[in-house]
Amino acid sequence: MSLVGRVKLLAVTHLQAVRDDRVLFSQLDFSLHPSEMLQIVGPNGTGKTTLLHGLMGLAPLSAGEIFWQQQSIQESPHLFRQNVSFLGHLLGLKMLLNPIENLVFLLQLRQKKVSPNTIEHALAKVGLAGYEDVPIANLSAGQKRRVALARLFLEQSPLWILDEPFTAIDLAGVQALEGWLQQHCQQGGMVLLTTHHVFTAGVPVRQLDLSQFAERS
Ligand SMILES: Nc1ncnc2c1ncn2[C@@H]1O[C@H](COP(=O)(O)OP(=O)(O)OP(=O)(O)O)[C@@H](O)[C@H]1O
Repeated sequence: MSLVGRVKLLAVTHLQAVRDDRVLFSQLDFSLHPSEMLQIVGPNGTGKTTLLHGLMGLAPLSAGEIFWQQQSIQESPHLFRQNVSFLGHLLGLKMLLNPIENLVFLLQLRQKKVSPNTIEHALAKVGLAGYEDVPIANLSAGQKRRVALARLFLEQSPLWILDEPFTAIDLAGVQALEGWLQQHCQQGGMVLLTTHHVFTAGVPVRQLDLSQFAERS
């Protein structure tokens, strides 16, 4: 399904994050338009994960505003949450359930009904055909991440926020994932991600170096 026509805009202004009395970043401004991919880069400990958690309401930000479709997400968090798929370091998968059961459960949390066929198709797309019945505990690290990635195709959110999505993914998978990110943007979607991965030349990705917003002493 094309996402064109229902894509929205993300904008952040004057964001600041403080941890243990240390200002990680401040006066951070950026925006994301339809069809754009923005890669947050910076050395370990700069605050990339903190930024994504702050956007998702999973960690406090000490200053700044976040707007989705010109509306403050602090004031209207539901509109934002309905339109974003977040994939963090913790994949949020239940170890005793199989991939299909996990995805059904995660989609139910978002009040999304998807047929078993569609879920199987998404699992096949991420290379997990034949693993539909295997408990997550018995999958490899890369396979677990692939299950989490399958959620992106099922939720159909315009905005994907991804924290180190290439972790544990093999070479062929990295190439496939680059393609999925590109395809999402070509369909009018948006991707905001942190990764130390170097994209293949030609992949249209804008970079934002978070260390440029570190407090200077
Ligand atoms: N809950 C917390 N309490 C205290 N300090 C924290 C907390 N979460 C993160 N930090 C600190 O904030 C800093 C930024 O952490 P963060 O995980 O955002 O960095 P990052 O840029 O994502 O790093 P990496 O590239 O290693 O993934 C680190 O120094 C970390 O120790």
